[in-house]
Parts: sequence; structure tokens; C-alpha cells
Amino acid sequence: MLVRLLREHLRPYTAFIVVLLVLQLASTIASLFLPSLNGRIIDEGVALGQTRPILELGAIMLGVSLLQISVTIAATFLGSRTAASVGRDVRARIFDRVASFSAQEVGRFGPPTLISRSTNDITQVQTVLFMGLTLMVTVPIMMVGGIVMALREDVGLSWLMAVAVPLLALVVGLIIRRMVPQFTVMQESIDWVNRILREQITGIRVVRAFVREDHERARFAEANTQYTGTALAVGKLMAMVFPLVMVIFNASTVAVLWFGAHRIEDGEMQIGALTAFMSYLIFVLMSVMMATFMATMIPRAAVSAGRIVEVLDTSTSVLPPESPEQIPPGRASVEFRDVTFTYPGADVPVLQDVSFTARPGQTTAVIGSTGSGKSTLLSLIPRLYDVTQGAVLVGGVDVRSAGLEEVWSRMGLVPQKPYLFTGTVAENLRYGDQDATQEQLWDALRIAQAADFVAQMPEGLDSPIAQGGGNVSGGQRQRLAIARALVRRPAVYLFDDSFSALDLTTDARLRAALEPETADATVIVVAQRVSTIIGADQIVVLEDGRVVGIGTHEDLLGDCTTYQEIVQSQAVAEVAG
Ligand SMILES: Nc1ncnc2c1ncn2[C@@H]1O[C@H](COP(=O)(O)OP(=O)(O)OP(=O)(O)O)[C@@H](O)[C@H]1O
Repeated sequence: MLVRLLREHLRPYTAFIVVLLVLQLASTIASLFLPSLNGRIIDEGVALGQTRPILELGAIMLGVSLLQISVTIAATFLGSRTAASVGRDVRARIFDRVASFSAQEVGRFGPPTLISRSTNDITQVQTVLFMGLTLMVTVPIMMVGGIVMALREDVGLSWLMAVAVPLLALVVGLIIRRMVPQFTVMQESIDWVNRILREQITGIRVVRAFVREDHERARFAEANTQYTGTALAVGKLMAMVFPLVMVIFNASTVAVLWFGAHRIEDGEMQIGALTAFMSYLIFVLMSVMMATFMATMIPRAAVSAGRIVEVLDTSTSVLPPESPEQIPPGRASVEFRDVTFTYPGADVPVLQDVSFTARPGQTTAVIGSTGSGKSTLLSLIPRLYDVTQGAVLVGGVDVRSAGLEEVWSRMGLVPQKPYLFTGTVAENLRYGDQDATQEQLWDALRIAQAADFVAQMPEGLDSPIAQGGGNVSGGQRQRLAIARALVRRPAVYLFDDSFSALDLTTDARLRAALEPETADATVIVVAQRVSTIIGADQIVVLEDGRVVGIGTHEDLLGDCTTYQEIVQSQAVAEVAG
């Protein structure tokens, strides 16, 4: 998955990568030359007391070092730029993909994991890519070049290389093998801590109201302790790596000095060659270490790449038609034709054989006990889900045959849990229509019975709205969401239990103000309260996903037992209240 993801996203940066590889090649070759030059300065200059070779070779060394430094800087810059660009591209693709998802796909993944996949997982891949781009050439050339150059200096000491390199690879490899499973546990622990934290922050009022703070604190402490424990275990292993590596490095240096000194004594080697050999040995050991570290990061990044590709490979179940049909402009009826709907993975349909027509200029109400399928019914109209059987028609056109944008642009949806975005009141209202004037915004607010409280806000229309609408009350949020739908002036209004958080008087005033505004539109209202829908032109009564009655309030009182029961239960509740 990692290879596939990178192959797909690195293609636009091929030229960068070629330049980067050339730069790295130059940098590594330059690095490999330095110890040899240093050795020659010692042997040809210092040992013989000659200043000229020292100056000449010193100047070459300086030049090579400057070249090496500049190409390394350029290579690192290019590497980090390419990795950051790939990260940006993958993030953008995930965003586009998630934006195309229907409620079904969002529900399948869940918002938290979609967020962590587009942040944390991409960072993992980006880090490995950066390391790969900067080490890909350096490590193998350094390793092979280091061995070749060391052998060129002295073949007699090569057995030291044959011992030190595998020993280091073995030691680091063993420690890292123990670390990798801990990394997985650590990732899970972070998820756990995040999950509890998120729940506590969003549910803080419930936690306080039910005096569950101690319980929640204990729950968090448990997750926090596991995370800390894992981090400590990883830390201990990390702490072992450095001293062990240093022991191997130092022991190798001592061995080189010891055996090299004997060879110098026997006249088989020169001091400069010994220094160069030592440097090459360190080069090789360093590259082995880097390669091993890289090898540990790849499995983590591969898991992340798998999670990213899973999102990118998921197609929306709500597909746009190949040649969209046009919904006739102007007024548009909404027709349910023998609609059956089953949620993905569920055995039983939530809606069965639902048929009715909501006409322009009329208000159609949908009522039923909780869980009877009212919200589901509404969600089929703007294609948040597609019907399992039957069809939903808007303006006589099956919503699956019309363009998605066109279907959405004809609807003004006020969801059961309205969501407001971070920004100002005006910005939120203009979600309905970007070009709406201040006048139009105030009109919509007046109809939605929201003008008074917006006028009282310190900055009126420019007052800030917190994420999700956290700084306004539930009822105010509902009214702002209604105003947002009104600003759009759609052909079809869908109100999903949108009046439930309003007191009876505001509810009545709002409905009265809405009536002239929505006179030409098709209005579908889902409601729990009979008083909200009593004047509707048509009431559809749902029970367990089936239509058990259609008619006006009076008709249904006469012939629909379920409706009579609902009316009766609410009357009893009112009397009791
Ligand atoms: N995303 C989902 N996946 C699976 N089942 C779901 C999903 N959403 C709702 N359901 C189920 O579908 C049924 C109908 O739910 P729906 O929200 O449409 O009812 P409702 O009549 O609007 O209820 P309420 O008045 O409480 O809002 C319920 O039994 C619910 O458990």
C-alpha cells in the first residue's frame, strides 16, 4: 500500500526526485573522499614534515567539504519540499474523497478516524518519505563505498569490518524488533486517550450534571497510564540503543587502532591510511544504523498508508448519473413511489412501501413515534442515502437521474441537529446564498423569529459563531438554521423536527410567518408535536416504517388509530403537565 500510495503521488515530482538523487550522489561521493584526503595529508604532509602537500590537499578538502555541504543542504531542502508536497496532495485527495461521501460512507468510517487518517497517518507517511528521499541514495552508497574505500586503504584490517557491521546490525535490529509492537500499542493508546478526551470535552455538561467527574477521571487515568507505560517501555529500549551503539563504535575504533598499530609497526600500513580506515568504518556503521532505523519506520508508515488508501479507494454509494436529467425550473413536487429503504448492514427495512406526494404550495407533515423512520424518509430526498427499492421524484424526475448539485440546490434542509460553522452569523446564513444582501438576511431572520436575539448580539450579523454553534442555545441554533434555509429560497423545504426546541408561542409565530414565504414551495415538516402540524394540508402517519394514514388532521382523527393515539397521548401529557 505504501509503495502504491507513493508511486501514485510522486509522479508529478519526478524531476525533483532526479535532481535530488544527483545531488545526494554528489554529496555522498564527496563525503567518501574526505577521509582519504585526510589520510594523505597525514602521510604525505604531517609524517614527512612537508607543508606544501598539507596546504594543497587542505585546499582540496575545503573545496570538497563546501561542495558536500551545499549539495546536502539543497538535497535536504528538495527532499522536505517533495515530502511536504506529497503530504499536501494526499490530504487534498482525502478531503475531496470524504466530501463526496454520502452519509453511508461517513457513518461506516466515523468522523474521528477520518480526521486522524487525514492528519496523523499522512504525517507518518510524509516522515518516512522524507527520510527515504534523503537516505535512499546516501545509505547504500555510503555502505558499499565505505567498504570499498576502506579496503583500498588496507585489506589487512577488513576482517574488523566483517565483524563490526553484522554485530551492529544484529544488536540494533534485535532492539528495534522489540520496539515495533510497542509502537502499535502506543498508537492504540494515543487513540484511546484521544477518544476519552473527546468524549469528555463534548459531553462535559452531562458529566457534570450526573456528577461523573471522578468516574471519568479514573477512566482517563487508566488510558493515560497505559500510554505512559508504553512510552516508557519504548523509552527504555531507545535508551539502550545509544550506549550499545557507542560501545560497538568505540570497541571498533579501539580494535582498529590496536590492530592497525601492529600493522604500522610491521611497516604494512601508514598512519594516514589507519585514520582513513577508521573514518570509513564509522561511515559504514552509521549507514547500517540509519538503514535499520528506516526499516523500523516503514512498517508504521505502511499501516498508515493502508488506512489512507482505504479511504481513497472507497467510492460514494450515491453516484451522480452519467447524463443528468434536468429538474424543471420553478415549483417542484416531491413524490415517494413505493419506497423501501434498509440501512446498509441492517436486516430489516426502516421504511417499507412508502408512497405519497408532497405538492407545491402545500405543507406535508410526517408524524410518527420515535424511531418510526421520519428522519430517514427526509434524508432520501436530498440523496443523503439512496432508496433500496422504489423511487423518490422531485419535479417528476427521479433524484438518482438528476445531477447531485441540482437536487441539492433545489432543497432547503433544516436537519434535526442543525450544525453551524465557525464564522459570523452572516457567513452562516450566506451558506444558503452567497450573494444574499443584508436586507435579505434580516428578512430571513425575522421570519425565523431570530431577528430579536441577533439584533441583541454585540455585533449583530457580524457576531461570531463558535464551532458547531456552541455559543448559541439549541432553540437559537434551530432558528438560525431555518433562516439559513430561507435565505436560499428553495423549491422544497425540508424541516426535520426543526421546531422541537421552540416554545409553543414561538413555534406558532414562526409557522405563521413562514406560511406566506413558503406559499409557492413544497414544504415537508417532520414533527413530534401535533400542534406543530395541525394545520398541514396533508399529514403522513408513519408506524414502524409503513404509512398507516394520510390526510388532514380532521380526516385522520376520524380514520387513523395511530394518529388518534398520538393526539390522545399528547393531550394527556398536556393535561398532566
Ligand atoms: N445510520 C443508521 N444506521 C442504521 N440504522 C439507523 C441509522 N439511523 C437510524 N437508524 C435506525 O432507523 C430507525 C429510524 O430512525 P429515524 O431516525 O429515521 O427515526 P425517527 O422517526 O426520525 O426518530 P426520532 O423521532 O426519534 O428522530 C431507527 O430504528 C434507527 O435505529
